[in-house]
Amino acid sequence: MESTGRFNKRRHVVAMPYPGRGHINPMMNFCKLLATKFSLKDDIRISFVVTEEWLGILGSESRLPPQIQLRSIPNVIPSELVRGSDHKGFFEAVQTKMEDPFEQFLDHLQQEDVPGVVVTAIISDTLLPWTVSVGNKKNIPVVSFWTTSPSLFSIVYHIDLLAQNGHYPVDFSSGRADELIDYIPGVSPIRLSDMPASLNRSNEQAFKVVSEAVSEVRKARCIVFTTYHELEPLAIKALMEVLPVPVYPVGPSIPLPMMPGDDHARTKSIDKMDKVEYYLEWLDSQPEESVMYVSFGSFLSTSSEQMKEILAGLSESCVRYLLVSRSVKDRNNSNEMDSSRSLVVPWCNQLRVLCHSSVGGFLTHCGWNSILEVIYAGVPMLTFPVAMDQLTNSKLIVDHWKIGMKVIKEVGAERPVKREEITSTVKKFMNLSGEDEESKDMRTRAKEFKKSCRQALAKDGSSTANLCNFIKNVLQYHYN
Ligand SMILES: O=c1ccn([C@@H]2O[C@H](COP(=O)(O)OP(=O)(O)O[C@H]3O[C@H](CO)[C@@H](O)[C@H](O)[C@H]3O)[C@@H](O)[C@H]2O)c(=O)[nH]1
Repeated sequence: MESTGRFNKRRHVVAMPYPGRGHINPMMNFCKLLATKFSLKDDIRISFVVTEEWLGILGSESRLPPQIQLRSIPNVIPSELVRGSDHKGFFEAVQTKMEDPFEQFLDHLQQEDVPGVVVTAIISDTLLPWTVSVGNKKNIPVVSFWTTSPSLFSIVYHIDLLAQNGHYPVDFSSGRADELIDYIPGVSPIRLSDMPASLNRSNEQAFKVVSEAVSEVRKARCIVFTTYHELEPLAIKALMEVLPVPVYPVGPSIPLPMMPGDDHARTKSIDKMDKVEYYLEWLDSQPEESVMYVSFGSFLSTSSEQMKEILAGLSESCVRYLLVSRSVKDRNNSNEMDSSRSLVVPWCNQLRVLCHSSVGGFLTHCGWNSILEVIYAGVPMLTFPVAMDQLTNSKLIVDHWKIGMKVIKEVGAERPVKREEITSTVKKFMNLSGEDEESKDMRTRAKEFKKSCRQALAKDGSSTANLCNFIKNVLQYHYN
């Protein structure tokens, strides 16, 4: 069926994210962006597949364009509520239990579709390698979607090089922390201690499974990165050379403004669109760039002992801060906190917070989405990596891009990091003396990164061009 003359068939894309906030968010943002490139009469349909549990969560929070429909498969994996407590078990269940329901869902979908509509592509998280076999079996092209950095992809993809050089599996506590790994294509020399935590012998099995998933990309139609080209040009170039499939960096895949002129700043036009959240009102009452935003992502947390030290360190530093803590149910529970100087919230609209002019720093666990969001906002980071890719991300932020500082300075540093250490680092990072040149430089650079990030998204930017090529080459659609 033709709808505009530019189509030979109507498009139906099935999006299958890994079941976790850090994966669902960027894929949803990408789908929303895709939808904006098609008019309604062009008739693209995007079925966004999540578990029933996630359907409940997303259903109540999303304003979706009409082209995107939330669809579900049964809850065959452990609940999101316990994911953080058994990450390994959760990951294993995702690898083994979701394939069958997904395949049944596809079969059902194809019967349900009106004649002339076919599933044009499956966009699937790279960590769900079984989608590639299902897609290949059904002759549906699979787009692999990678939600962390291209550098990390290159590290995992080159597991053979790591093994040949005696760096996989390896024991991080074996006194080899300072060994330099300087042979991964596109990745600047990096100390063993800055490599992803899963390389450690104790996580050997998990790293192997991830590396098998990554090698399946060779059988996909292409790979989409949530980043933008200028952020890691060497890693992206290296991957373009080694991968047998096209590479499309289309990011940052963040909740971009959908309205012209919406710059995520706190403006009257936005206030009309969204109800004003109390934490934004609180931010309104704080001085420019004075507040430190503190969040450890969507499901991880530090130990309660460490959190106690962080809170004491922040309080001692006298910095203003906005902390996300899932154990806080409402603002009244922020008990003895000095409410004029700090606020604790259970959840917030993170991008809106980061773009608020009162925010001057982000104490972060270095999840990749948080990094892209804060780069877009032009705010520097104080890094506190907890697990997985976060160590490597922290290295990029501090040593490579120089838009952040570390809380944990040395490998094997005493844990928990003590309050005195946190206080002195926070004071320096936020430049509370007003005279810290390193902090000033870092702030200037963060603003330069903001510029290049937004340029990538501009009409003539690299991400826009890559998205256009993706739509043309993979979805076979030519738009102006
Ligand atoms: O109060 C909050 C807290 C978080 N977020 C959002 O939640 C997402 C969190 O994503 P991310 O920063 O990537 O953290 P995780 O949820 O921990 O992400 C997992 O997935 C990422 C992408 O693969 C990895 O980089 C991380 O290490 C891994 O923990 C971001 O979009 C945030 O904007 C909010 O909107 N409000």
